[in-house]
Amino acid sequence: MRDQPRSGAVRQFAGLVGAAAPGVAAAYVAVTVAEAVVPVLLAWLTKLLLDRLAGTGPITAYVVGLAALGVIAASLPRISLFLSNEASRRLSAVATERLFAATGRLVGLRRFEDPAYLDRLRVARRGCDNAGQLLDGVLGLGRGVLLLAGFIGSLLVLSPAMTVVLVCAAVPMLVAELYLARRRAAAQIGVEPNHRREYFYSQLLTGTQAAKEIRLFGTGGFLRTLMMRERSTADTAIRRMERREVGGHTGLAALTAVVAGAGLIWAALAARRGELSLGDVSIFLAAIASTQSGLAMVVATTANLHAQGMFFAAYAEILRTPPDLPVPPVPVPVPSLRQGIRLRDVWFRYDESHPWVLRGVDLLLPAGSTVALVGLNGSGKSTLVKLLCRLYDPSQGTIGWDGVDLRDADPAQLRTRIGAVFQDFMTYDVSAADNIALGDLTARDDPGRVEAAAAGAGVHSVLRELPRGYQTMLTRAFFDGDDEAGTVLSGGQWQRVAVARGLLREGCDLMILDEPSSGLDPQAEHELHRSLRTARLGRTNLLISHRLSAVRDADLIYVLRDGRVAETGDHSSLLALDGEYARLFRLQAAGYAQEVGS
Ligand SMILES: Nc1ncnc2c1ncn2[C@@H]1O[C@H](COP(=O)(O)OP(=O)(O)OP(=O)(O)O)[C@@H](O)[C@H]1O
Repeated sequence: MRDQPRSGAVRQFAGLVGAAAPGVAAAYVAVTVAEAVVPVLLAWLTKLLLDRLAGTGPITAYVVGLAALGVIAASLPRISLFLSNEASRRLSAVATERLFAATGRLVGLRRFEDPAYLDRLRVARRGCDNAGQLLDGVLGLGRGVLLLAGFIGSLLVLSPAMTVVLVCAAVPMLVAELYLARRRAAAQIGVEPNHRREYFYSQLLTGTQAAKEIRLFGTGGFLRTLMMRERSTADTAIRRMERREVGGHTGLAALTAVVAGAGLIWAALAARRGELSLGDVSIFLAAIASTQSGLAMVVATTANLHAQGMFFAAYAEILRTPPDLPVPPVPVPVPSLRQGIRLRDVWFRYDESHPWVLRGVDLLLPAGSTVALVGLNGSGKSTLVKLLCRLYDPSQGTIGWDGVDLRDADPAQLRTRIGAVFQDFMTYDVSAADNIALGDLTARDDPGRVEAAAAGAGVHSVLRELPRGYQTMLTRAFFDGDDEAGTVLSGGQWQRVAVARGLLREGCDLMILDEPSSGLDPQAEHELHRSLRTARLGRTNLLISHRLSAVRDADLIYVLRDGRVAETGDHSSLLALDGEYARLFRLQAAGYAQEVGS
């Protein structure tokens, strides 16, 4: 079972190299082989030259050969570094693109609310950034093995016993380094949740959104302490791991020095006894130094490979993550809405550990009508909207769109039929025009449509008067020294921009308006609802609002209480029923009447 993800990651990596940098990787392999072979050739040529110098015969070929190899040896590291950097850039770019494409394929919201998935995603991003290091590791290992084979072969000719000692000394090194590398990678992955929380606090402390409250309530110091606590927890874990590494590495260095010293003494004594020539001693010294550095390289790259492999495995795992919502291989097309949307006995909770939010909701949104959903805070209105957009599937029960169960539909196709203004709408740091066009990208080349949507949301004159009109950036984040580069809108103006974004989908079958006017002044609210009433004609609308005066014109009003439909009817029948709706409506109306009467 454990081998399956590993082989999946290996296949994934091979595929990535093949797709992102086949030519560069091939050149990198060639240079790596040369880097392994050239030192062995240099050592043998040096030995042959020294032996010739001690005897007789021409030496020109050796000298020229040595000089040529010297030039090659000197230039290889630079070429290798360039190829490594280039491969790293290309691998990282393609891996990052694939990672974001994979997260984009998650059509629902569930995974993005799962902290374990978010931590895995952070590790996977590291896997993307370090994909080049993984290639360096694989090639470094290959180079080390080749170099070792060359020098161990040379050593074997001179001293089989010494060769055995050297190789045996490497085994504990390899085991210890692998153990340390596994601990290092596990420690780095283990502190990811701390880094995620530290990042969250740092964003709070430096972002504009929380700046007012932090200053007014004086919570900056408190949040800074929480941030630093996360940092300190992560640092402590990493320090503990590094301390263990220091001890391990010191022991390994001592073992290496002892083996090298013993080899040196043996070679000197053997030369004195005339058993080794000067050339033999030179290649022996080169072999012992290179074997040790080769072994160290193999050990270090294996260890590093192990750590990088763990990061890359997280990346491969994210790419293999199954869809969060099952999409049938042949989805049923979602038709243009003719009859209506029916919820039958819909139950929903966000997680097994959470309480039920919807407990058997039955309701109908007849095609072409305006349906309102009202209820106290937390009664499940926005949750119901998320189910209608198939951002989640109901835990039980069905949602039928003209009889098509949304579970059988492709969420992407379903969503082309829906326009929405969400309660927690987005404010994008882009131009005013793009802020609206993001509702339907085909409108980016059609300023007329963007302006018509803005007019419908009552924000056209505001945007037209901005320093650069619709091209003004709705942010100061990209300030480039030009005073007119960006601007900041008020809360209500932002809400109107969000409404315009929703209205851009004029051809949609279902328009969802979740508290579209909560931040608007009374006149703007009045105008918005008048304009929405005109736009609504012929379309199915779902309106959620706590201001009951805004929903009184709806054809049908559902009152949600404790996750169930408590009352249904139009405004007058609900008033006549004298239940929850009538109570809330009178409460709001009384507030206004008091003010008017006083
Ligand atoms: N992503 C989530 N994960 C877990 N629980 C959630 C999530 N979103 C909402 N809830 C819970 O579901 C319940 C219903 O929330 P929902 O936002 O649907 O209510 P609402 O009727 O729209 O409320 P409001 O009038 O305040 O906007 C609440 O108890 C809330 O805590």
